[in-house]
Amino acid sequence: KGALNVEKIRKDFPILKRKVMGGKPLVYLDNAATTQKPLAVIDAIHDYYTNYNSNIHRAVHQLAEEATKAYEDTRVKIAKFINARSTDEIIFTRNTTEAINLVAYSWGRANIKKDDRIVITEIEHHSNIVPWQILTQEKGAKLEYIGVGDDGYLKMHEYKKYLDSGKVKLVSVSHMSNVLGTITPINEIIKMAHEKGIPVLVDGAQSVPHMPVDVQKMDCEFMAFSAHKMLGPTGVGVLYVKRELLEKMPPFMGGGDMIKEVHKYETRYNDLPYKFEGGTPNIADVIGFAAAIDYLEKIGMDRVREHEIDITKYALDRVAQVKGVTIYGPMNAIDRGGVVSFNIGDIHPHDLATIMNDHGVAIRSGHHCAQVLMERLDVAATSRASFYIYNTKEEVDVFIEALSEARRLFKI
Ligand SMILES: Cc1ncc(COP(=O)(O)O)c(CNc2co[nH]c2=O)c1O
Repeated sequence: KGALNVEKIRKDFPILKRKVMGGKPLVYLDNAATTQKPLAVIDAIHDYYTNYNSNIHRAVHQLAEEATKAYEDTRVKIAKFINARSTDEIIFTRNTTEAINLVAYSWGRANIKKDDRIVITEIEHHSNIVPWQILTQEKGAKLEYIGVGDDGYLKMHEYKKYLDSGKVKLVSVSHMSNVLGTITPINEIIKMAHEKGIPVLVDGAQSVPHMPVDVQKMDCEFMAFSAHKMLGPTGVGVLYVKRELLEKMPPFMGGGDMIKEVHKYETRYNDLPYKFEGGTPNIADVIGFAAAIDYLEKIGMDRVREHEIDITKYALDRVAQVKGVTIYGPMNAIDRGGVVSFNIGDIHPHDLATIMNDHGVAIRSGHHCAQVLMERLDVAATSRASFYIYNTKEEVDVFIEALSEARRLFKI
């Protein structure tokens, strides 16, 4: 299929025509936080509210039929996108955070006992740390952290040590770090856990949008990701759970739609996956998500990944030439996603991001909801540029020019 036609892609994103800061072209490099939306996604949401807005699953009028079909079509598309065995294994949540919390409250509460161990890593996002802190504190269980080296790679010998304790009951790890960009050795992590009969949750928030992900090949028990990080709307996340585990899990949110029959003192729950989808869902944005999946499928995730390796390599090479810069994470673009976190001398990242913004460049500065990692790196915060399908090398050049200007301003 050849390389991405980025200029053609950019025409599908109205926001990229925006001027900011008194007429400068927007250079949007904050894709690890959230991505921009193609017109097809915006139109799909507008079309739903304009032509077939209705609640789903229960009414028998035509609007409800159309809305239900569109909503369930998204579930079919997602199951295919991540190669799940069945749509029954796809649960819609609000975001990755809720998906991970669902596992902690439903599977976790039923399976984690006193003195059990849950293994996570030092590179996790707070949404894959705090739910496990709450659960282990409640159960008198313990969190173990796989450390990360100065090179941005996980210390797998620590992982082996934890598994050898015989006390580990769950492993929950990011597939790709939203700070370092590190792509974790997830297949090895899962293989080692399965040798001990331990289930694995994969936080796919930064990997599903950026590379081909196949849950059957990976053989993970759980996977969580968000629509807004992959051209879709905010307010929609996905939890994938292997059917054999999902069937045994108690419900998370009680209410309408997740039931078959409710009596005064007992309820029969609905079939999978509806047992885990209580209340009126975010119908419009689930429908919008389908348009995002279609868009990515048309490009192909292999080409998305190739584009990001190419632009990340270019960015790494150019950032590394800026005097006084420290780059965090693997320097090999093959071992990381399109996320480049860095600091320049002692310029505070917020000051740096402000200067970048003066140049029309949108990057993120702060702890990136990864304060355990900031402690490990011994920094309060970093600046972070993150790329997607619509970013160009010319935009990286604008980014570098702004970095150099900041360095001159701060006399680094
Ligand atoms: C690895 C990872 N896990 C979980 C989440 C939570 O996703 P949410 O529930 O959709 O918010 C994020 C979001 N990361 C970021 C959100 O803003 N800046 C970020 O880096 C993430 O990067």
